[in-house]
Amino acid sequence: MNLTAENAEPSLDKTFSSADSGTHDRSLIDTRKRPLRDLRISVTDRCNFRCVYCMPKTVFGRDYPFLSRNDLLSFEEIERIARVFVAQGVEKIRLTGGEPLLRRGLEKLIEQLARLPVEITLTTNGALLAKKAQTLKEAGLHRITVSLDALDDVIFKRMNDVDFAVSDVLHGIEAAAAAGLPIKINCVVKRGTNDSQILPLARHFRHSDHVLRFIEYMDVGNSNGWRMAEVLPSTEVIALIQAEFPLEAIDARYAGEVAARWRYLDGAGEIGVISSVTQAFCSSCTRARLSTEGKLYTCLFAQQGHDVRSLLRGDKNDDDLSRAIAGVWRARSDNYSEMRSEIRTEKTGEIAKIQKIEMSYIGG
Ligand SMILES: Nc1nc2c(ncn2[C@@H]2O[C@H](COP(=O)(O)OP(=O)(O)OP(=O)(O)O)[C@@H](O)[C@H]2O)c(=O)[nH]1
Ligand SMILES: C[S@@+](CC[C@H](N)C(=O)[O-])C[C@H]1O[C@@H](n2cnc3c(N)ncnc32)[C@H](O)[C@@H]1O
Ligand code: SF4
Ligand code: SF4
Repeated sequence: MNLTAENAEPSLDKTFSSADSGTHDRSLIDTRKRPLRDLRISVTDRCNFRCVYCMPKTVFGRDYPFLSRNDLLSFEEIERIARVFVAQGVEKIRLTGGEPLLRRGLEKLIEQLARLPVEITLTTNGALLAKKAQTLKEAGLHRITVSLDALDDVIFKRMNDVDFAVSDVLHGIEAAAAAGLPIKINCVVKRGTNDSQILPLARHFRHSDHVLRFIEYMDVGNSNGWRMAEVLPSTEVIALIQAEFPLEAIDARYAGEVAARWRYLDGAGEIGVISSVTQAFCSSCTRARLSTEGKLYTCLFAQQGHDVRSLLRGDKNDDDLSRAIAGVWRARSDNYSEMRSEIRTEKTGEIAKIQKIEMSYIGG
């Protein structure tokens, strides 16, 4: 990753003047030969949790500089840009945030997006899911991912710093299952904070049909005070579970899947590990990200986004939007996770101070 180039203000307008033929090109390839397949849309930067690895209270207190309503992309704008992305090859759209269930009328957006020939999925902290699961399913949501970092309320509080209880999230998961939504459970593992929960979570979700995935704690944003010492490598997670429940590795479901899949040998289901720190998967990264205020990011760790909102609110037509997206994707060379070890300072092991977008703006 060229940090200097990333620091420069990107101009989407420039891409209109490039000799770009691909208006509806379904095989957009970046400079590392990676296709565009996956669009993640952050629908709000607000959240009812204050997870210590994402949006810690201790850094800014409760006064995060949230966007105003007019800054957010409207549902019509999101639907329009999503349609353009789908024409460019996107096969999966994930709604995220912030906490997406806080966006008022979200089911209307899902209804609009579900008309597109793509899979629609959503990542949520689950606290409001018990109330909303059935409506989300009826609106056309295909599946759901629920974050859950602990089964023990004290540890849950330590990770998520919120007054909800584990039972609220578990009820949300039950409601999603009752509504017929396929479910994945995401657990961020922070060494020394919730690693004691790996086995209880594994035991709890065996035989449930829900795929539990453990995620290495990442250095996203600038506020979580990330240290390598708090990353528990996925190899250790697998070894821990393997000692109680024998596992075998299984093939990825699709090219570029971020989770490595394992199945219980006794037939109790599967789990996954997402090793973004210790085994970077940038070489197969097919994901574009649209932030809450309509900036297009080609990497979770990007320092700058490309302003799509001003194009949507200006006089550009869909072909112009297509060309702009194509230009950004073709120029893409991101590989932050592969470069992470090079930008960690030798002395402290910490990440050099570069300005990165917060996870709650860009979504996970
Ligand atoms: N570094 C990095 N981490 C990622 C990327 N995509 C996902 N992750 C991490 O993996 C976590 C889980 O990803 P999900 O949002 O569940 O997406 P997914 O695994 O692609 O979803 P599926 O469609 O269910 O396979 C995210 O919250 C991030 O922590 C990526 O492109 N780069
Ligand atoms: C930013 S959240 C947004 C959606 C929703 N609020 C939730 O928590 O599921 C999306 C995902 O990012 C993950 N995430 C946030 N910060 C992370 C970090 N520092 N390292 C790894 N994953 C992280 C969360 O665990 C969650 O699964
Ligand atoms: S991980 Fe999700 S729930 Fe936790 S603070 Fe970030 S956006 Fe909110
Ligand atoms: S670090 Fe950036 S390029 Fe690498 S996998 Fe994550 S989002 Fe993709």
